[in-house]
Amino acid sequence: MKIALLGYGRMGKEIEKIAISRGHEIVIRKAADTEIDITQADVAIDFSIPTSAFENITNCFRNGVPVVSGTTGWLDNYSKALDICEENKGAFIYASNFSVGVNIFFELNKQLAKMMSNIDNYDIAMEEIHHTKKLDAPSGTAITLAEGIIENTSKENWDLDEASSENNIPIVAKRIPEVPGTHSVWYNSEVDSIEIKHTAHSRKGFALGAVVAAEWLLGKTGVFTMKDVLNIS
Ligand SMILES: NC(=O)C1=CN([C@@H]2O[C@H](COP(=O)(O)OP(=O)(O)OC[C@H]3O[C@@H](n4cnc5c(N)ncnc54)[C@H](OP(=O)(O)O)[C@@H]3O)[C@@H](O)[C@H]2O)C=CC1
Ligand SMILES: O=C(O)C1=N[C@H](C(=O)O)C[C@H](O)C1
Repeated sequence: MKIALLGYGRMGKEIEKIAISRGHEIVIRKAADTEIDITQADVAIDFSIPTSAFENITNCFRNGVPVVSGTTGWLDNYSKALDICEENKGAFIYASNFSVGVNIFFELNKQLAKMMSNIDNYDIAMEEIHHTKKLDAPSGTAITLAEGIIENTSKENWDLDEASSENNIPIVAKRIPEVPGTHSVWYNSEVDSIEIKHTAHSRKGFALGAVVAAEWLLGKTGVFTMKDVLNIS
């Protein structure tokens, strides 16, 4: 496949290595405000910045190029992007986290939330830890985890404040140099705690997942998720 990398930072460079090792060619490496002709590419992979993702993605839809996006912090415009995808009969996969491990962890989190939903005396808490260069907080992955809990419990929202209200899930976002991404969910009671945790050891898992998603998306029309790609039921 001829791949356009929309965003050529830490993730763009990691994706390039994996894409080349799987026999693909990188035809575009887009950083800030570069003019590109997206129609040269068979597929685009967007790992850019929150303020540019929507424009990058919708430019692909308007030019008939399937797009995989992992950029976080732009989801206020997600439903608008889906409308533009549909209008143009585009192909799209967004995931807050492309690693196989985190996508399993998302399902585990929902199952645990369902089990805990009728049990009293446990307080939910979440933590995400990332490198100090990260622009957004909480992480997209933490928001997806919180949404999985909200779908399955009486919690109504998430909150970056530890002294969150009873109906909200408190998320603590820590920034520590070089950490690729660690997410924990706790259920704490007076007598014990249950913890589930995912630790990324590098960015390789995110990058491989994004390339596999791009390979899977080629030739399809519509909006998909990593559950479709990984065939998780
Ligand atoms: N879903 C997932 O699995 C994962 C998601 N992410 C997310 O991916 C995004 C990128 O992360 P990361 O690679 O670490 O960040 P970086 O800051 O290393 O890279 C972002 C890149 O985007 C470029 N950029 C800026 N403006 C534009 C634009 N208009 N069009 C295209 N590119 C642009 C920047 O260029 P310049 O340097 O010139 O400004 C930079 O090269 C973040 O939102 C992060 O949260 C990260 C890891 C995994
Ligand atoms: O910015 C990062 O680095 C990461 N961002 C994603 C997120 O916000 O969840 C995924 C991963 O945790 C790394």
